[in-house]
Amino acid sequence: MTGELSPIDKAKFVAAKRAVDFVEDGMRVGLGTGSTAAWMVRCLGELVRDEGLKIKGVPTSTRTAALARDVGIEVISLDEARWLDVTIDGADEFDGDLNLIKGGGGALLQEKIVATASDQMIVIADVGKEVETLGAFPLPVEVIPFGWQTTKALVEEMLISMDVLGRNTTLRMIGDHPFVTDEGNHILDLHLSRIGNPRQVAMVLNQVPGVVENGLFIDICDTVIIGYGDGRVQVRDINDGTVENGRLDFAESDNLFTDLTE
Ligand SMILES: O=C(CO)[C@H](O)[C@H](O)COP(=O)(O)O
Repeated sequence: MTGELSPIDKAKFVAAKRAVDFVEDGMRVGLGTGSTAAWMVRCLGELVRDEGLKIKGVPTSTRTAALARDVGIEVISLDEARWLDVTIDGADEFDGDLNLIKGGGGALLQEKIVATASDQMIVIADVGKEVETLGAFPLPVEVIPFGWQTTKALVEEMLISMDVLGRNTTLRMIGDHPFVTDEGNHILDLHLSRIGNPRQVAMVLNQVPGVVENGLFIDICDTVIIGYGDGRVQVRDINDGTVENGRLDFAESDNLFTDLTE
């Protein structure tokens, strides 16, 4: 069964599988969005179903909410939870300080709110997401639909003044229509040169009227779990500086793989 997964999916899976070890009975858990986070939600569902794990999940998108319910996780809102023990989510890029670019799946607003409301944020990622300097992945910025072209012009002006505008800024589209987030907003994807000063860029972007939130997650992530296609997993914690290396035995997970790929 494992043979049916590509190396990148195996890498995502092993990171997700290791991450659910951090979830304990009674926890309120932020559930991220994206293909890596979806593996994590399925792994948590296995634990709920087979081992009676009792958790409450706060999803970061309607997609994740539907999947969580599907696999038997009790779903509550952030307002019901108020504060979370841990959030586990994917990322589009992470650097050595565990600063992130997120929002490739368009869920950055809820993801940032949920991660910020958590004692711990764990990012799960395949090794290809690690970068020296953020910015190769286009930076998603959520903007309200009203006057979005003016907002885009103001954002570009700001990026030029900070010397980080690389090519251009594009409105994310789905076919012929602008992508619409769960909050009814649009996404601008900023094609930048490398972001040497992500903290400053994140702060300044949010000053532009019409910008709701940007996909730079600065000082939010505590732990990254990096998966490799051969089953190796590395856990790095930014707070205590620990690095743990391990390996997931695919054979032991065959049942899980069988379930997940059906
Ligand atoms: O930020 C996100 C969604 O808004 C995702 O976590 C990010 O895009 C990574 O996705 P994937 O795990 O599919 O590579």
